[in-house]
Amino acid sequence: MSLEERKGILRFPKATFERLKLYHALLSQLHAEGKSYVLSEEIAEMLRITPEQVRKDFSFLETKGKPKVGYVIKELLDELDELFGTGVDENIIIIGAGHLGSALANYKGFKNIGIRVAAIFDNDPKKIGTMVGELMVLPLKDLSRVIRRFKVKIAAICVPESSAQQVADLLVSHGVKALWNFSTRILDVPAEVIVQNEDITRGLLGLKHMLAEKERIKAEELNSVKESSPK
Ligand SMILES: NC(=O)c1ccc[n+]([C@@H]2O[C@H](COP(=O)([O-])OP(=O)(O)OC[C@H]3O[C@@H](n4cnc5c(N)ncnc54)[C@H](O)[C@@H]3O)[C@@H](O)[C@H]2O)c1
Repeated sequence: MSLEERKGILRFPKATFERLKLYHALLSQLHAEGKSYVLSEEIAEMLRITPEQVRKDFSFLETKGKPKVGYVIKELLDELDELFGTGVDENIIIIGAGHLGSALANYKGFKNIGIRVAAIFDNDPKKIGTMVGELMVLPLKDLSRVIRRFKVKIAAICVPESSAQQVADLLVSHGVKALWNFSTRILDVPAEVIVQNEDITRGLLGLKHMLAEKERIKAEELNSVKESSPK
């Protein structure tokens, strides 16, 4: 069981919660394409999982599917929107106006999930005062004012590993409740602070492993065909 499940701040098993995010993305796409109903088999095929898994995950939701017709996409989407709070606007801040911080600040997709980047900060005097998209890079001394003014609860940490803990401490001391940590540093924060670690290399490691496994299985199959064929 994950720490979030144990703390009771996650209503579902963590793996289900992760898949619900994928369903949300897929259903948004289908809705935008004008589709009204979807079968668990269709979702399963598109996400490469089993229909049983989809039905099990959806059993945690209020929305129920109908035999042969499937689920009403809009109903599912509304329930997931409420679950993820996409309709509730939340201001976040970004610390570190480097490559990643700037890319996040410029990302237009956050508004679709009710997130607004209120400000971006850096400690490099050469970056402070420059523009990242529509935002001016602010010095850390403005942190307290911005957090109060925009009621910021979430901060993205986009600084090098060596500065991440210091930045986390600073954010927590200013009352930030949730850290979206892009550095590889495992942060030491009070138990009540929520941390989401994002490590894009982990996804790639998974892909590398699966690719190697696929190639191994294929090679084994080829070998067994060779061995069983008449000489
Ligand atoms: N660039 C990517 O694609 C990428 C992808 C995944 C993870 N990351 C991780 O994200 C973090 C940032 O990566 P990047 O490529 O944007 O680095 P970067 O060097 O381009 O930017 C880091 C920024 O943080 C600022 N900074 C350093 N210490 C600070 C402090 N104490 N307070 C405020 N600002 C501070 C620097 O001045 C700089 O502007 C790193 O931990 C990196 O490992 C980056």
